[in-house]
Amino acid sequence: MNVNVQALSEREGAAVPSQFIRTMQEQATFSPHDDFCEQIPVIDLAGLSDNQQENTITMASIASASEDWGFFQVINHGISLALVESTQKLAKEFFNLPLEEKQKYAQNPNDPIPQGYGHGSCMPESTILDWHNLFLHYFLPLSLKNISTWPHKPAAYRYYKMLEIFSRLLGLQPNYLKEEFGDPMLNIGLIFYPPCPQPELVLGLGAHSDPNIMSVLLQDEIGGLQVKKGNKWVGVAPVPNALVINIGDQLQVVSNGRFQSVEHRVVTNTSAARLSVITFLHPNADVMLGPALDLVDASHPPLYPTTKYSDYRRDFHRKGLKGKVLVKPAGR
Ligand SMILES: O=C(O)CCC(=O)C(=O)O
Ligand SMILES: [Fe+2]
Repeated sequence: MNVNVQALSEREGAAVPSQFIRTMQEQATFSPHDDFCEQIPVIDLAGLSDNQQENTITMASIASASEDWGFFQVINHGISLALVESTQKLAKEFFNLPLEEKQKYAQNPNDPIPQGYGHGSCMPESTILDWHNLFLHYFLPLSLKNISTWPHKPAAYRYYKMLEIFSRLLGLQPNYLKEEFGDPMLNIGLIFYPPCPQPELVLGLGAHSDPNIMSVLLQDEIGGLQVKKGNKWVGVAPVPNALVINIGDQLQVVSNGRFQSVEHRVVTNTSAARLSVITFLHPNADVMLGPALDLVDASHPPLYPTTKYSDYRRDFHRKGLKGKVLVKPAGR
């Protein structure tokens, strides 16, 4: 049973439906939501450091919290406030959507492992219902990670938003690129660039354009990513909390040269290591990709051949990072 508890809570003055009412014994144990217990431990994980003494103390407090309470809070856990806040904001936006939208992701109670929107009490009819709604995702094992159960709205939930934006910008149907690229592949690279005694002699990463649809880069504060603009290499400034998005070759191909996958490279420096975390969005390996037919006519002939993505990628890896070798720069 999928119960819209949110809607129930919005019915002004209405009594709680009977299926939610707890037994008298349970009601007798009620205590208000802001009645807090000060003793539940709060542990500073910064203490898990190289300092032996601090480390020992912190480990001991985790042990005793686990033994005595089975519950504790942690601070300095390493997850940024910004990430925490943006996750909370996104989740609230989802729950504030109209029911019809949320129901598109309704859990299937017959699914042995239900995912999606619903109500925690997919339980026998007689169970007293809980007063909540939820959205459930699985991430591990990877075989259970089913992106088709993830919401389309709010848009930030999915990468596909960018594909929708690109489709619209090209004057194509909003779903065009998503459909064209098929069931995508997503991979993440962590790249560490150590300092180099002679940075002028090396490249952290040779010049190339990305063979995929697009890449999203979280760079650190060091800098070193350079983009080819005309005949010049220009640096991409690190901006706190920003993500760098770059167009890949397949967007150039499908857009028939309207979008450019630009050559880029990474230079190192003598003093500071640099770390990049980069997410690559690829088309499905089996799809055939060429200029979108709607973008081709007598005055806009196709600029690129149609190629199977797995073949394109294989050639990319065979050639190595040697500039923009597979598709010529878009003509501008
Ligand atoms: O580390 C960077 O800034 C860029 C990495 C990159 O271009 C790539 O892995 O394709
Ligand atoms: Fe790249």
